[in-house]
Amino acid sequence: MAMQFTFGEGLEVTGMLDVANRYQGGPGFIHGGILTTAFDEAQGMACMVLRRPVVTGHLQIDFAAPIPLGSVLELRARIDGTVRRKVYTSAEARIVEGPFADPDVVVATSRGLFLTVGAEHFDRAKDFVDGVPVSPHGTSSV
Ligand SMILES: CCCCCCCCCCCC(=O)SCCNC(=O)CCNC(=O)[C@H](O)C(C)(C)COP(=O)(O)OP(=O)(O)OC[C@H]1O[C@@H](n2cnc3c(N)ncnc32)[C@H](O)[C@@H]1OP(=O)(O)O
Repeated sequence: MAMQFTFGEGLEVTGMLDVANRYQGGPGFIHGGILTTAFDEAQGMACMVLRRPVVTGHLQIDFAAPIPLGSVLELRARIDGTVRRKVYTSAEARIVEGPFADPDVVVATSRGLFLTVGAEHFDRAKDFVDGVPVSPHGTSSV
């Protein structure tokens, strides 16, 4: 997914997503699965501060308002806490440009549980990365 990320103060990560026409769900609006993917990416990126690989264990999205095609979404994500391998994260989305833009209105929220994993988690699938035996892209689609 084509998102641009910046790392701010307080360990918060900001991701920007142009809501392209190919992300359409219902006519004129973003597909919920696309928005879920954007949250997954942003919250996963927030976990990078741990300097250990993580995978998503549980992700819960509240879709508070429809998000139109042509808008620009800002997702702010962070780690709220860790317990052993569990990494609790949260994020909010706001429309900051284009149709319905209002940076004071949260249009969706997410809470996610990530688990730190060892390299062996990805080693099992290394022959399938990008569908080819040896990929130059490693194990992330980002
Ligand atoms: C380089 C650039 C990168 C750039 C970064 C880019 C970010 C990209 C982000 C994308 C990330 C993805 O989409 S990842 C793809 C989607 N996710 C996956 O494929 C994960 C598939 N699931 C699994 O592999 C597994 O279930 C795991 C690893 C999540 C957990 O299995 P496990 O390792 O055996 O852990 P397990 O012992 O069961 O659980 C450990 C602790 O977590 C808790 N726990 C486990 N799962 C859950 C759950 N769903 N809900 C609640 N709690 C859970 C357990 O109760 C336990 O708590 P306690 O006993 O300790 O209290």
